[in-house]
Amino acid sequence: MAPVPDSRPIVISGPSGVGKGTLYGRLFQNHPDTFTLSVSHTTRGPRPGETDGVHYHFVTKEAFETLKQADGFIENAKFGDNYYGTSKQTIEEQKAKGKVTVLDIEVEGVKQIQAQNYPARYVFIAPPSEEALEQRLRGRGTESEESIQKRLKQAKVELEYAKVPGIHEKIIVNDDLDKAYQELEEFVFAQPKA
Ligand SMILES: Nc1ncnc2c1ncn2[C@@H]1O[C@H](COP(=O)(O)OP(=O)(O)OP(=O)(O)O)[C@@H](O)[C@H]1O
Repeated sequence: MAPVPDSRPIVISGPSGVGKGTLYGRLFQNHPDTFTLSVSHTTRGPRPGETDGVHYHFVTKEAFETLKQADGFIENAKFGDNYYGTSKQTIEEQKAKGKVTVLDIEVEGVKQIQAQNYPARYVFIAPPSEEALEQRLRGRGTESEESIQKRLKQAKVELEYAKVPGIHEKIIVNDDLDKAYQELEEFVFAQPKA
């Protein structure tokens, strides 16, 4: 496969359970030397089996704050008591290796990256319907009822944001998985518009 003609990171967003992980997982499987998932910084401690630099860059609150003050993150957020962020350096390091970083983030992160005018390409993955999304979330079997309800509520926010014109370069409806994947692949390998 030819190298990707556009080295900007690919920001993938969309409601939980829509199939983001499934789609970019295929992209990594089919093009392991071209794409890589962004490794975030976090202040939470590693869980068993998690490796520093692979699953996360585990840092102290002080180190996180210092990097934030130095404008080192393209987006960052607090979940519970912990901070998470994507550092510019992480993306630059991958770019130096010839790899394109894929970011899987929420609406708030998308807004932060756009507010900074950081060069990136935005893809939104939409469900064929809200009912289909609920079915997938339930079918995945990973969430409690409370978590499903929370994700469905957040999904409405994400779907509303996707309607704002000029935010996403590409909106892919993940109905037929093969077709959705094909659309994603075509988009990532397309020549940048002049
Ligand atoms: N086109 C599709 N048709 C039917 N089921 C699908 C399709 N795409 C993905 N799925 C299924 O939907 C479920 C959710 O997919 P996945 O875990 O990739 O979602 P996600 O958007 O990455 O969610 P999260 O943001 O919570 O990580 C999985 O069980 C997956 O196999």
